[in-house]
Amino acid sequence: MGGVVDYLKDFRWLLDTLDVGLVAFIIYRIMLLIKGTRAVQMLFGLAVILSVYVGSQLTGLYTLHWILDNFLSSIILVIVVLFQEDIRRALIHVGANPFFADLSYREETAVMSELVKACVNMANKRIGALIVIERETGIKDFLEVGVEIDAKVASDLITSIFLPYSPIHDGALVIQQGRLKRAGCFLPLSQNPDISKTFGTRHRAAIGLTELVDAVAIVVSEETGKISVVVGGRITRDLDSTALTRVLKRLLEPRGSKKKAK
Ligand SMILES: Nc1ncnc2c1ncn2[C@@H]1O[C@H](COP(=O)(O)OP(=O)(O)OP(=O)(O)O)[C@@H](O)[C@H]1O
Repeated sequence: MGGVVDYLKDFRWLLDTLDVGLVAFIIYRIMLLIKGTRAVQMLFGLAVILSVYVGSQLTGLYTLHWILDNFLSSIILVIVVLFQEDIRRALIHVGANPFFADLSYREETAVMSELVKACVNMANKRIGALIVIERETGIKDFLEVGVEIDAKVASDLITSIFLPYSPIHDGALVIQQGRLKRAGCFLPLSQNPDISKTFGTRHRAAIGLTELVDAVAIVVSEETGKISVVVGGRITRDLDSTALTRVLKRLLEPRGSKKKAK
């Protein structure tokens, strides 16, 4: 063991590179995880307090410095309390793609085909729909109202949720970890002035949410019967069943997935 440590010491530069690389990667993953959540504002608030602390030390504002010194001495506790939800989420999600985290290859394929079937069916019947699929970044903070459901992804259930006389047909249906989790959720509308005037609020809601987080939104237009996929605020329109399957596979399959059909 000692021999290995001595040997590695000869490659200090390699260890330093690895060290810096790992820390950069961890910070990047943390940023990705909290991007678009309230944790970003809290982090910003903490950064402001830290700057005031350093400023008070440099300028000799002793009372302010003393107060902040006492506050910051329990910073670990403050961070754990403030970010408890994010920390819990991070630990659950380490090394996993939330959408398909616990699903086998066969289950993934079934979820995808049920989704496509539902969208094509609704498009043919001109039933308007908005389905949001959470990926790495949590979207909970952006969902207003809505009803919790927690059900298997099934084409008939999705269609019946969006039937005009269903009490939860308005708003978005949310899929998290391969399950239907909430329906009737209202999303932030995009404020982008460049969006075509032909898009109404359903499409604007899909664009608005995906501008903030990495979720994928599927929109079925009630007016035209066309299916669109929105990701990163960009919309791909007029998809048929084959194109929709291809796009969803590309966007939702865990990167570098090694799952094989069982
Ligand atoms: N903020 C929102 N979040 C989620 N869904 C919304 C939101 N605002 C409106 N919707 C949904 O969009 C529906 C209205 O769609 P509207 O006709 O305005 O949009 P559209 O983009 O033209 O869609 P379509 O092509 O289906 O008509 C509402 O009934 C509601 O279900």
